[in-house]
Amino acid sequence: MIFSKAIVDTIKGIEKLNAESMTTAKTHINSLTKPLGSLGKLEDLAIQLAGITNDPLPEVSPPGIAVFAADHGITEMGVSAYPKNVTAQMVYNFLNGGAAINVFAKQIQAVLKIVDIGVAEELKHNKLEEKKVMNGTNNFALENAMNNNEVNQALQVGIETAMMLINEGAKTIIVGEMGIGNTTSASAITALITGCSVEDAVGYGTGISEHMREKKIEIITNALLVRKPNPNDPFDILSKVGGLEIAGMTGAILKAAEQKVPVIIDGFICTASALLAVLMDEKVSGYLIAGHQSQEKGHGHALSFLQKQPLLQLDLRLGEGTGAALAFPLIQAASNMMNEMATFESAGVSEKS
Ligand SMILES: O=C(O)c1ccc[n+]([C@@H]2O[C@H](COP(=O)([O-])O)[C@@H](O)[C@H]2O)c1
Ligand SMILES: Cc1cc2nc[nH]c2cc1C
Repeated sequence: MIFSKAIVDTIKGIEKLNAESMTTAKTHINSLTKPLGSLGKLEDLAIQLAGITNDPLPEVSPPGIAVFAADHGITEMGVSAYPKNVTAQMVYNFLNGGAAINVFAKQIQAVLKIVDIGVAEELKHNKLEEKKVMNGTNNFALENAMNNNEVNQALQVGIETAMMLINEGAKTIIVGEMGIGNTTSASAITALITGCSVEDAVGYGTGISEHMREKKIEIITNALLVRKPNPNDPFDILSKVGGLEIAGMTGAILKAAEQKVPVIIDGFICTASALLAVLMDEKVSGYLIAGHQSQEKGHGHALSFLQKQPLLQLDLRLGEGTGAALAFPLIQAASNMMNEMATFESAGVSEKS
C-alpha cells in the first residue's frame, strides 16, 4: 500500500450523501412560500447541502479558507509569466492582508489559513502555518516531482488543515492555492484524468504568450511520455507530475468530505486536486460545489468531467480561492432559504390550485 494509513482511513470514512435528509429537504423546499421550483439551482444546492451535512436545514457559516502555497521545479523550463519568487512574496502579502483573497475572505467573514506546504524559501511569520514538506517540487521534465513519502506528507498536511478549520467551527471549506508554475502541473493532471488532449488542457496561466504556451504543451507532452503516469492511479500522478499545494488541496477535500462538510472548489488548479480526490473515491464528488469557471482553457474540461456546473462565470484566473469565496454568498443563500423562509402554512398563503 502506497497511501499512508491516515489517508486510507480518511478515504474509507467517506460516505454517500444522506438520501433521507435530501428527501426531507425537497419536501421542505416545496412547502416554502414561492411557486414550485422557482428558486431553480438554489433549490438543487440546498438539497445537496442537506445530503452532505445530513441535515435538512443545513448551516454553512462560517466558511473556512485554506490557501496552500508551494513552488514548482518545472518553472526552470520557462512556463510562467512571473518569476518563481512571487510565490514567497505573495505568501507575505496574504499574511499582511493585502491580497484579493484577504479582501473576499473578510467580506464573507471567513477564517483564513495560509499554509506553507512547499515554498522554496524559508518563511517566517506568526500567522503562517509552517508545514513545509520540501523546498518546492523537482522539475518533472527531468525527474519525478515528489517521492512517495513527500506525496503522503503533503496529503496529510491537507487533511490536518481541513480538520483544524473544522475544529475551529468552519461549516464550509474553501480550498485555494498559490504557486508559480502550477498551471503546468494542473494541465498534466487534467489531461491524464479527463482524457482531453494536452493542447486542450493548457492555457495561458498568469499570462504567457502563445509561443510560450506551445512550449508548455511540448514540455508536458514530453514529460508524460517519459514519466508515464498511470491515469488511473492518483498517487502515481501526484508523485510524477503533481505539486505540493495540489496534494494539500486533495487532502483537504478528502477530509472535508469525510467530515460531511461542503467544499467549494475554486479555479483550474484547485479542480485538478478535486479530480485526484474523486479518482481516490468517487463519492467525494457529492461534497463538491464548483464556485466558478476560470478563464484557463482546461477548466471547462475538468468541470465537465466532474459533471459540475459552476455557480459563477466571471473570467477570473487568479486562484487563491477567490472564485470560491465569491460564490459563497450563493451557498449561504441556499442555506438561509431553508432556515428562514416561511411556509405556505405558517404565512397563511394559498398553495397551487
Ligand atoms: O485558478 C485559476 O484558474 C488560475 C488560472 C491561472 C493562474 N492561476 C494562478 O497563477 C499561478 C499559476 O500560473 P502559472 O502561469 O505560473 O502556471 C498560481 O499562483 C495560480 O494561483 C490560477
Ligand atoms: C501577483 C500574483 C498573485 C497571484 N495569486 C495567485 N496566483 C498569483 C500569481 C501572481 C503573479
